[in-house]
Amino acid sequence: MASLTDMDARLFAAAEAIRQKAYAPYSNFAVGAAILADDGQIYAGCNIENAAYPQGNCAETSAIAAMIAGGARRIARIYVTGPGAMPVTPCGGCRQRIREFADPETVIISHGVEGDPLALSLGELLPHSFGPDFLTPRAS
Ligand SMILES: O=c1ccn([C@H]2C[C@H](O)[C@@H](CO)O2)c(=O)[nH]1
Ligand SMILES: [Zn+2]
Repeated sequence: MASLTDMDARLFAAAEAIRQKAYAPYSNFAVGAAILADDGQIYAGCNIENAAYPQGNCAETSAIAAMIAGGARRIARIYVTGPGAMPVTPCGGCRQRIREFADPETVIISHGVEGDPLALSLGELLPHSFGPDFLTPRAS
């Protein structure tokens, strides 16, 4: 398991601040995510649910959208916070979305705020993953 850094306190604060803005009237499960991007900026997002349930966005997806809109392209670290004591780990779809902009070594911190944070690498959360490198144009 990866260890926590001083930056993680800032990422936790950013994730918690935006979690208060989550729109989650159906699950009542408010989630915040904060990305440290390779430009040194923090980009945050919350979950946004919808009456047509499958159309909801996860917090991680919202944070990636903020990062791209802000002009950054790589995730250096990402922190996810949610209710309860169990670490709020990204769903499968978000692991793949994170994969697009991160490396297997990139650390993802999952935190149910009544419990302890859990720091894992993307490679641990999404082993043997498919990514953009598979689609690099080749000669054959
Ligand atoms: O890592 C996670 C897990 C869940 N959710 C959201 C999706 C849905 O709105 C609610 C309940 O699953 O929490 C996230 O945003 N991120
Ligand atoms: Zn998700």
